[in-house]
Amino acid sequence: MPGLRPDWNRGGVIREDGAMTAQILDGKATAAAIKSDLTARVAALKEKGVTPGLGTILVGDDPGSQKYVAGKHRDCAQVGIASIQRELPGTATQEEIEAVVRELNEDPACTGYIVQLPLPKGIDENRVLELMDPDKDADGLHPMNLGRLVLNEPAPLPCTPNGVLTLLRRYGVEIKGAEVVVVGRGVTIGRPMPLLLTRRSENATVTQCHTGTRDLSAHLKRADIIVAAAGSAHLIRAEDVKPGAAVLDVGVSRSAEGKIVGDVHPDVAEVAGFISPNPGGVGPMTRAQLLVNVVEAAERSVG
Ligand SMILES: Nc1nc2c(c(=O)[nH]1)N[C@@H](CN(C=O)c1ccc(C(=O)N[C@@H](CCC(=O)O)C(=O)O)cc1)CN2
Repeated sequence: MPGLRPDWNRGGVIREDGAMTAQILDGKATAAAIKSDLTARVAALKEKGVTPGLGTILVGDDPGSQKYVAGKHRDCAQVGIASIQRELPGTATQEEIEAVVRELNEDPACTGYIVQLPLPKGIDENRVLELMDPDKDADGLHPMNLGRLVLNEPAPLPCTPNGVLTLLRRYGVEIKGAEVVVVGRGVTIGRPMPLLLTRRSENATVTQCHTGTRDLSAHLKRADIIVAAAGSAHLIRAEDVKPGAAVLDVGVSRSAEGKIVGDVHPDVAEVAGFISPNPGGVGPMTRAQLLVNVVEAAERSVG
């Protein structure tokens, strides 16, 4: 960044006016680099006669989910992965959704797929996920793949947690031995994030906080790394953050105008050493890691 020089002691940068500000963990740029690498790998697969194909199942008309799924298919087009899109109305029954899952399980053009979450109220999400062919699970959220992760066996890694890890590594944030606080316990990030961080290869110490946590602030103040995935607008305030900490803003709330509001208050940038913007941070990384899972599965299929 022109005019900015890094303060290597805490990872932040000093602005032209002399004030400290956090170094941006740029998810958009990092995702672009990953996609560029994948483009070459997809071309190599095609030379061997294999075209990876990502399927998506979108149920209902939630504007956020529609945007995310559209982004996933845009990314596919960029790297040469084929797209298979299935959309059902918000009134679809459990049986209708499961029929589409069975169809994609059988479709040879679909080498991996996802069910966009959340599903509408009244649908048994776990039953839908369990019905997926675990070998086609591009999200790493099938119970068998989550179980493999627990058992330290090879498995597709859940996209958002893996995106968080990739961003931290790319910017040289020390994970080994770090005190990490994960805020949230949802299936896409909160639950699997600690599983990834506590593998021997990462060796972080993780505290998981949630709505039942008595003193969130006390936990946050000790953290070297905060992964905020609560979906609670501006929950993380500057006074809760240790100077120099890395703060990853995953949570999404919407303002009255439909704009994204993250879990992290903008003032945190004045205290943190590293911060991921929202949008432009973990979101694009989630999409990039999804493509990584699709390409890796296709590569495994050719040995
Ligand atoms: N099956 C899944 N469902 C959901 C997952 C998931 O990993 N698998 N995670 C979230 C949503 N998500 C993935 O689908 C997701 C979130 C955000 C983005 C993204 O690109 N965000 C952009 C902003 C887009 C906008 O303007 O709204 C950004 O952050 O820059 C992509 C995917 C829940 N469901």
